[in-house]
Amino acid sequence: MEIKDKSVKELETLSQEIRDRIIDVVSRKGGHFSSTLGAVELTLGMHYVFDAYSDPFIFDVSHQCYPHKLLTGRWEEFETVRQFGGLSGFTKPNESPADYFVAGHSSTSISLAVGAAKAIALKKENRVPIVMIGDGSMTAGMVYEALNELGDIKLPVVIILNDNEMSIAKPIGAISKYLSKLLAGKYYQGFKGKVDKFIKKNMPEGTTYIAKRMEEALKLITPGILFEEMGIDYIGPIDGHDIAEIIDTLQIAKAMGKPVIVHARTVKGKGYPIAEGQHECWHGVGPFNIQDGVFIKKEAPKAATAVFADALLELARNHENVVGVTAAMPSGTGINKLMKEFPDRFWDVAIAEQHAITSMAAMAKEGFKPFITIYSTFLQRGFDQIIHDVCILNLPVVFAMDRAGIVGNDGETHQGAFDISYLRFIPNMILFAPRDNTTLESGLEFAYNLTGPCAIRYPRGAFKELIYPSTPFTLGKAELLKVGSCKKLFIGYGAGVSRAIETESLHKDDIAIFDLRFVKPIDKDTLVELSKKYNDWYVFSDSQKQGGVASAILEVLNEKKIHNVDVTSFEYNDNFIEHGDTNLVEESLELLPQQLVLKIK
Ligand SMILES: Cc1ncc(C[n+]2csc(CCOP(=O)(O)OP(=O)(O)O)c2C)c(N)n1
Ligand SMILES: CC(=O)[C@@H](O)[C@H](O)COP(=O)(O)O
Ligand SMILES: [Mg+2]
Repeated sequence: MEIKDKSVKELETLSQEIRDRIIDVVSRKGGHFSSTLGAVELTLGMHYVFDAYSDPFIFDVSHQCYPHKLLTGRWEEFETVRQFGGLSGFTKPNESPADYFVAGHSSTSISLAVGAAKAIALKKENRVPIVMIGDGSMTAGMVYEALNELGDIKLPVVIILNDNEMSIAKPIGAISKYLSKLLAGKYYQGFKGKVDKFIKKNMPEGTTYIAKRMEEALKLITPGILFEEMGIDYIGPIDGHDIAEIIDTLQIAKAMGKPVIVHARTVKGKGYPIAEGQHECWHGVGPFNIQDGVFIKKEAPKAATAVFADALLELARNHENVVGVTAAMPSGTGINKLMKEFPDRFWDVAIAEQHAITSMAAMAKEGFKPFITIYSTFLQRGFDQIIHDVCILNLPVVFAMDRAGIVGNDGETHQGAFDISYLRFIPNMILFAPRDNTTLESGLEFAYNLTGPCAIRYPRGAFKELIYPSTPFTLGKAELLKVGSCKKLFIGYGAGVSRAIETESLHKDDIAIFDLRFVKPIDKDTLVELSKKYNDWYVFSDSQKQGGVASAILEVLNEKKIHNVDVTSFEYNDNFIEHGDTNLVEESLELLPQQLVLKIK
């Protein structure tokens, strides 16, 4: 039955069926959990009042889009969510026309809505963009760029602010505090109605003048003053789990024909009591036991993130000028450990990568040693700040890029594929990569002693244990791990070193293995020396081919006029890399050692 024909009771039944489906699948397959459970009724309201096949449905980050997918013909296929070859865990237009845009990085939704609204106005169409954005995503500057223009051009856009008072972790900053204050306030449209009734009933005739004045005054104290002053009407807070109230409010908002924010209070994890409330661990989950909420842990070696966090903790204990930030990923980056022990030196600055970088640049100028810990993919948000605020002044900032390489189930929007390419051409930047846990630890010590900017990259999950002992870093120096008795040379970078070692072990020849260690400054002299003995080089790195490690090597060969060397890159081709279990994705890209060995001449 069409959603629009259902009664509230039937919609409430449907919301339970949606929750049951999400809990069943995510408990077995993993995925984004508590965000999506909290968005069920709001999503139903969107589908009741708007048309997903005409009005642009725009979910911010879109990690909370599972109910939307279940309501748009993907109920059965939801079994495959985030699996290789299956549904994406985020909205994806090529999956369904009901998915208006791709998402995964936060705070793009209102800009998308503004663009869509302009196009709709120009085409004189009767469609209204409807946005769902979380309170955490409201802490990124891009949102205010969009609201600034929207409040000016006043095109019809309805924005549902899904406020569960949580980002991944507890929300940070003044915006979050302001929004929470609003939630504590009375329901605005109800409150305003009560005031009107009171005036009519108790105040003598002719007091409408006073009522009007009161309305003005009310506007002054209206909770949504921040938005109203920007030219965006504010309605709320409403109960984001009360379907009737949601439908009424969205109908009012849609009818207003102008920009409106509907501030909805929701509970993150709603409907699965163990996950309800402010629990960071239920944001993104692996499989768990539904009965008791116990996560089904697979035995895994120590993750690079944990090695990084412990090593940085040591460094911070030994050097009080060490400071650091995360942009709303405290546990994902391990910075939560540092924030706990050094709350006045390590901060979560909310979803604000640009601000994280520039504010830490100032701390570097003041003599501190900042560790800016941001996933490779999210660091893309601060590209100009890296150039403009860190590298031009050659400031001693460390970029700790977690999730470098293929990240797995998050897919295209989250792969850490581009950092070498987008950082290598920036003057003063030093790029290096550890090959295992021990070199990651020593890499932080090395980074601490650098006097300029550097970026260190490490993978999601664990490094492979290597048979070669670790050695400390020397600026611009690579390391020959193993000589070979043939003309081939395997050059590894970062986690690519273990891939080179594994591939060599599968090959019949005795092949030299070389850890490049620095892609900038690259070890030109050693490469020139090696070209005299080896002339068939293979490059192993978890990075984009374009502008990546093999590109850097080819630049050296060209500069040194060396023409007897053939270079083959086993980096990523010029495509976006889909989601799925990392091993399956790498197999699809023919990057597994057993596949690479067949490509060695
Ligand atoms: C630019 C960027 N930085 C960080 C992230 C990681 N991230 C994903 S969801 C999220 C929190 C979003 O909180 P909120 O908008 O309140 O949504 P909720 O999960 O509470 O529904 C963060 C920080 C991201 N997706 N994009
Ligand atoms: C939606 C989002 O951007 C984050 O939740 C991200 O999925 C976290 O990635 P990790 O699971 O690698 O920490
Ligand atoms: Mg939230």
